[in-house]
Order: sequence, then C-alpha cells, then structure tokens
Amino acid sequence: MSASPAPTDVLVVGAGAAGLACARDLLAQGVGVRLLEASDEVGGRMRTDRVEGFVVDRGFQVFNTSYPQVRHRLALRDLRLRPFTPGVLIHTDSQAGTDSHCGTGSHTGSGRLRFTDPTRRPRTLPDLLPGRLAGPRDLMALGLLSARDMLAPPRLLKRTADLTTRTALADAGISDALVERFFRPFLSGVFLEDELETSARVFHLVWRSMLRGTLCLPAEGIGAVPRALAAALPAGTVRLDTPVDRLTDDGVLTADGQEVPARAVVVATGPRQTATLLPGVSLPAYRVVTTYYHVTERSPIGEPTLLVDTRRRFLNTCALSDVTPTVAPPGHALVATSVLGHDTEGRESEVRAALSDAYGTDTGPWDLLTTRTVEDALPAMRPPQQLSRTTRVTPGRYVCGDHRATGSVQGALASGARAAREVLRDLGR
Ligand SMILES: Cc1cc2nc3c(=O)[nH]c(=O)nc-3n(C[C@H](O)[C@H](O)[C@H](O)COP(=O)(O)OP(=O)(O)OC[C@H]3O[C@@H](n4cnc5c(N)ncnc54)[C@H](O)[C@@H]3O)c2cc1C
Repeated sequence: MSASPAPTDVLVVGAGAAGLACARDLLAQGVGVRLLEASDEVGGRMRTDRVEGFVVDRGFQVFNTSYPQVRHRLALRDLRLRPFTPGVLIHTDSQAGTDSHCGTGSHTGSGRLRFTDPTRRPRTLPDLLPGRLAGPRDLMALGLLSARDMLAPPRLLKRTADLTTRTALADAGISDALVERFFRPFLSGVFLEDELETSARVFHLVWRSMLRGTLCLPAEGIGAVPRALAAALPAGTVRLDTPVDRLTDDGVLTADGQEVPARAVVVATGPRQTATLLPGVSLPAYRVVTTYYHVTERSPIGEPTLLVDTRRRFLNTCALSDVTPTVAPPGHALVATSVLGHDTEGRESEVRAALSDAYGTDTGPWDLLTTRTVEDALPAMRPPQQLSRTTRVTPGRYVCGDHRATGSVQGALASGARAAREVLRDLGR
C-alpha cells in the first residue's frame, strides 16, 4: 500500500454532472476538494466519444437552456449550442386531418405531422384549425395547461397533486386521441418509459422548461457540458483513472490500494456504484435505453428536428448532423435513433424498417456505426416523487446524483449543489 497523501477536506467520488457541481460549490466556499473519477474523462452519462471520425454521445440526449442550474453554472455561448427546430415531427400511419380532430399540427406529407408552439413558429398559426393534430377542445386544454406551466412559479408546480402524467393530462382535459398521437410518443423519449407513469410534478416542470427554453446540442456533443463544468475547477482538482473501491473510516480506498483521507466523502458515482459504496442507501429503479447510430450519405430529412412515432417502434430519431454538422465528416450524415431497453437480436433490423417508413426512404444501405446501451440511463420517477432528497447518509458521508432529485442534468446538478450545502453545514462553514 502506498503512503497516504495529506488529508483533504472533502473527497467527491465521481465526476459526472452531480460530482462536478458539488466540487465547484465547495471550492467556492474555500473548502479543499479532490474529485476522484474512475474513467479517463469527466462526464459520466454525458460523455461524448469519437468513433471513426464521428462524434457520438453515450446515448442520444438533448440540452435544455432553461434549466435553472444550467443557466446558473454555464456560459451557454461557450458551448456553441445548435438548436433543434421548435416542436417535433410525429410519424403517424394515418393522413393528417382525415381521421381526427386533433392540432397545433401541420401536415408535412409522408404521414408526418408537426407539433409545435405557434408562438415560436407563427407560420403554423393557420394550422390551429380544427381537423389537424388537435381539435378546438384539445387546443383549449393544451393552451391552459401550457400557460399555467409556463407562467406559474415553480414552487406551485412542485406542490400540485402528484399523480401520473397520464392522469394529469386527462384531468387537464386532453383527449386520449391527443395523448396517443403526441404526448405518449413524445414523452416516452423524455422519461424513457411509455406508460406515462412518471410523476405529474416532474412532467409539469419538464413541460415548463421546454416551453421556456430551447432544445439544442453543443457543437462538440453533450460531453462539452461536463467539460465546461470541469474547466471551472482549479487545475489538479480532478484525478482521472482513479476508481474508488470502498469507503473507510477516514476517507476512501482506491482500486490501486491507496488510502485517501478526508473529513467528508461525497459519493456521486451513479446508482450502480452507489449501491456498492454505500449499501443501504435507497435507490430507484432505472430505465434502460439503447441508441443506434447510423451513417448515410445524405440526411433523410434535411432539418434539425426530432421525429417520434405514434406506433412507438422507436422513442425518437434525429439526423444529428443536421443539428450539429461537425458530428459527421463531410459527405456523411449521422442519424441517432433510441429505443427502450436492450439491443436484442434482430432489434436493429426492426428499427431500420421503422426508419424507412418514418423517413420515407430506403434505409437498407445505411451503415450501423455503433450502438450504445445505457443500463442506468434515467431513474424511474413514479409518483409520489420527491423532487429533492437529503444527501446526508451519516455525518461525513453524503450521496448525490440524479437519483436524489430528478433524472436530468438539472436534477444531477441540483443534487450536487444540495450535497455541497449539507457538507458545508456539517463542517460548520
Ligand atoms: C441516453 C440518455 C439520455 C438522456 N437524456 C437526457 C436529456 O435529454 N436531458 C437531460 O437533462 N438529461 C438526460 N439524461 C440524464 C442525464 O444525463 C443524467 O441525469 C446525468 O448525466 C446524471 O449525472 P450524475 O452525475 O448523477 O451521474 P453520472 O453521469 O452517472 O456520473 C457518475 C460518475 O461517477 C463515476 N464513477 C462511478 N463509479 C466510480 C468509482 N467507484 N470511483 C470513481 N468514480 C466512479 C462514473 O465514471 C461517472 O463519471 C440522459 C441520460 C442518458 C444516459
């Protein structure tokens, strides 16, 4: 065993969004912090890799500019954000306007409808006529729901009765037809579950953030976000390639047998490693998601938009290179398509067939670049969902991460911030 280094005030274990935020807030108060990260790069679930010249996130995700923690911590301009077209395209089997009185939607051909906020795309105003995606009643209900979620103070939304999203939508007067045509396909890609069983409180907060913010991606992939968080820390704070094996009475023991002493330890490792390092801490179930990255010569859609499927054969698909052209070498387009669960045998072929249908093009010649399955992608957030849980396990031991708040970068950062506050209180700072 090697010699022990000098004690530091606080060790943070795990350099995902939560650990990075926690370290930053502690350092800002003059506390000595070291951040130990198991892998060779910061970011955890928000990492980005290079694969054969393409920029690939570890599972498709989007960045929302209106999250309070994001606005508080990041200089958005430095991230070189590229926006998605507001709203989403919905692939339906039926032709728009012929089978439903359901629209803030416009028909785009090939069984695709556009669902968007007309205040952002005034050209879609004429589509607010009955017979499109939503009829007058749904439009009225949707307008009231959206106005409330956008304008009410967040503390009121956090106090609404905690039902499932499905019940909340029904209570708001949204018809089953609009739920099945828009909310279910779209939200399944947001919450990574397709029963709309996620807490209504979480739904209202996420809906608010979508109405108020812009969905976008950094030009260098989602990994630019944790890299920017890490860049705000003093040099030498983060130690990469340092997996922690276990917590000791005086600090931690790393996998290479080094004892690192500290007055307090914050475990920010994601759920799986938290269960090992802090047995007994209650953890939610997690959602599994798989993203297929396909390469083709030309974009199948020519627009930076999310496309969802009413038959839910996939969660969402997007020509990433239309959003951030730098993710693909010249002459290539990169398409990301996510599905719930694992990459089982034959699944990619099924997805490819569904994509042919949805994009209206032959996907046979597309190359599969890589497949990313994330076992612990997002916590299940069933009601009653606590939006923020204490991070203190015992005095001197803390735990943070999206599982202590909500499954999002906002939740992870907020839980890191809470851990820092609780550590500071216990250290008497
Ligand atoms: C496919 C996918 C899509 C998503 N979509 C969105 C989205 O659209 N919008 C959104 O806001 N959020 C989204 N999320 C969620 C968001 O990415 C996470 O909530 C957030 O990144 C969690 O951060 P964290 O710090 O809690 O945990 P993690 O990112 O899991 O970080 C944990 C860190 O701890 C390290 N570690 C683990 N064990 C050890 C150990 N023993 N010693 C040292 N270090 C260790 C890991 O290497 C990792 O770096 C998505 C997530 C996935 C996977």
